[in-house]
Amino acid sequence: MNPEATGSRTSLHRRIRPFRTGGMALGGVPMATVLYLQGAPPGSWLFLAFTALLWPQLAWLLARRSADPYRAEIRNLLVDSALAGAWVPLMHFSLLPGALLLTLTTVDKISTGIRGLWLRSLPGMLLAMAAATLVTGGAFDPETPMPVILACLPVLLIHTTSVALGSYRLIRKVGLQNRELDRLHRTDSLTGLSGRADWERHAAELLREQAPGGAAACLLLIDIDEFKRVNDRHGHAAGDEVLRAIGATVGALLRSGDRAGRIGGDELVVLLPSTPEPLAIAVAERLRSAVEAIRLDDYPDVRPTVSIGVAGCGASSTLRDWFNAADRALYRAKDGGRNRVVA
Ligand SMILES: Nc1nc2c(ncn2[C@@H]2O[C@H](COP(=O)(O)OP(=O)(O)OP(=O)(O)O)[C@@H](O)[C@H]2O)c(=O)[nH]1
Repeated sequence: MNPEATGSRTSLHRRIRPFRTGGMALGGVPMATVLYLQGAPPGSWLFLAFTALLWPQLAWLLARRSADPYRAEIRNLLVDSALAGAWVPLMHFSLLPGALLLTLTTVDKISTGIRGLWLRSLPGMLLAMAAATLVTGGAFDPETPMPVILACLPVLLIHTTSVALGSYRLIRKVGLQNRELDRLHRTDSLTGLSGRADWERHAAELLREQAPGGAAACLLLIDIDEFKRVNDRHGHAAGDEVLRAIGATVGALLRSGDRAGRIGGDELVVLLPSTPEPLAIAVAERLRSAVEAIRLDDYPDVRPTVSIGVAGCGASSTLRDWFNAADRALYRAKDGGRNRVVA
């Protein structure tokens, strides 16, 4: 799991709780097997009950009642490592469960996503290991009998699988969030059309790929007529509503290969690939009359119209030239009385 990356700091202890409860209980199985084979004294069994059953509940209570649950949970995680360290000598350095315990507690620290936590856990782990070695008088029996190997298997399989599942979920979540960020970056939030940068990149690409002799692409530059007056008379919210409605109308009328964008306050653009100018003019005329028919439920007095400049890319070597040609046509449309298409 990656508690820091998957949620807020305040819920770290809540997210770790099931993993600690399950992990300690599962880890208790090989420990109990070793103690049984060693004929361990009651004190070791009591310590096992504390580690495997009591500590997870105590850790939860300590974090929950703390004024700073996140810091309390970090302390709990360090205690987890110290407990694992103490259990290595208590199991007389039985090789497989000892190595498993130290590795898994360290992996748990790394997968919290908290920078350097695993390093911070090492001194406590080593100190607890030294103290427990003194208690056991340095008893050393590294051989791992078959029953202990078998008892290690569930914790090995379940822990590894759950860490892999956690990473899988995290990677998917990050992937989805990246896609969403990319979409937000490319889209104009008000109209749902392409944003300026995305649209310009697409237009420049189209211009570069324009096949010599092929049907030229056309550019429609659309400007809302007297939009300032809509804002001044009915408020900015009404202006936004007009922009949204025109954006939806433009988006709905285009073919799948066409690309519409909003490049400024009340200016929209449409790219029509492989479209002869007469056809582009017809598309623009259809857009113009569709906008003229827009009625807004909340602002029945608002009757938006648009002026549209049309330019084929044939004579333009740069996007700027192409855009200027459409802008000149738009200027003539405005000059000619607005609510019209000029090529
Ligand atoms: N509601 C709203 N208004 C905006 C937004 N962006 C720009 N505007 C307004 O759009 C208006 C554009 O006005 P002008 O460029 O002067 O042009 P116009 O009033 O449309 O006049 P003509 O283009 O000559 O027909 C300005 O009042 C801007 O404040 C926006 O996101 N929402």
